[in-house]
Amino acid sequence: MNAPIGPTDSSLVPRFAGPATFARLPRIDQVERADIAVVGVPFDTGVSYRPGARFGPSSIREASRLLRPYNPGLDVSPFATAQVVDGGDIAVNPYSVGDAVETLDEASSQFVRAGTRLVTLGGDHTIALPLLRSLYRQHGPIAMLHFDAHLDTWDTYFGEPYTHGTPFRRAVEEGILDTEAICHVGTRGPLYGKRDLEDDRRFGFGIVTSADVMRKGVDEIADALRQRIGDRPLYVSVDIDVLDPAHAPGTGTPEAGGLTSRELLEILRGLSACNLVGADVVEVAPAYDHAQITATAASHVAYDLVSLLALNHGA
Ligand SMILES: N=C(N)NCCCC(=O)O
Ligand SMILES: [Zn+2]
Ligand SMILES: [Zn+2]
Repeated sequence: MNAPIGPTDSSLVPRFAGPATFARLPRIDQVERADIAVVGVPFDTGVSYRPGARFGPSSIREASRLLRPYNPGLDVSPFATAQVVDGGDIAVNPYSVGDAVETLDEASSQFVRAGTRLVTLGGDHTIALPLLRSLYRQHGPIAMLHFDAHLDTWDTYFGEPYTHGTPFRRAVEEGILDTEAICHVGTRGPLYGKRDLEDDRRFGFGIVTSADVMRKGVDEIADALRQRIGDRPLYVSVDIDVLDPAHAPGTGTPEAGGLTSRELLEILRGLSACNLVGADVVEVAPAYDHAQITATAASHVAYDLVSLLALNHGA
């Protein structure tokens, strides 16, 4: 097989020149095969508070110009290990959540069937449900680590089942998650009532709160998560609001007391032995960002997720 086509060399072409693909990677139409694709889903019709995550993918791509090809945290050159591409944006209906969910499921399924693993840039958290549906059809029930300030297992908003606060209740109801191996990480902040936690526990979720991460430290947390997941097919969903607003102000529903970007990246790196089959980074809303703080964090998180997939691809 031909060696992967890598990103544009930033020592030959200034990294601030030209249109931004993720990490300056080739577009999918410029390669013959794609092992891993970073795709955008510019969709925020599912939000309950501040809108603007539809501009997340372009802001993350812009901030990703500075990424370099070797990842010392995981000792891997992801773009040399696998053919990684920018798969462009999946254009979904901004006026109909139901239609958007269908379209995204179909588009994701095409990648899954072709054997291309996705790191999806949101968009709001609604998009995790169709992404999980498409993976379930390929792999069966999926283990999931959900990095988020929020549970996102609420039932409905205004009677609507598909919103950014409800994807994982739907996923459990549909049987597409492996409920032996699902866990939230980084939760905090006020809830509607104690019942939220009782429901969530009944669905099978474990909870590692933001305070747990602070008290126990990243190594102990990553060890415990790895044990819970084993070698099951794993999806990692990262709502950027898992980070403290100091590390990620550009998001729609910020909560005080969150993870640092260092903690998040280190926990992710602790998952290198896991069988990652897909991932997302959602809820980046650049209108509330400053100096690309949030987009920079998101671009590094996406880079580490790509690196985990590349390690898996090489294995
Ligand atoms: N998924 C995110 N970011 N937020 C969910 C918040 C739901 C609420 O407004 O209660
Ligand atoms: Zn959230
Ligand atoms: Zn969320």
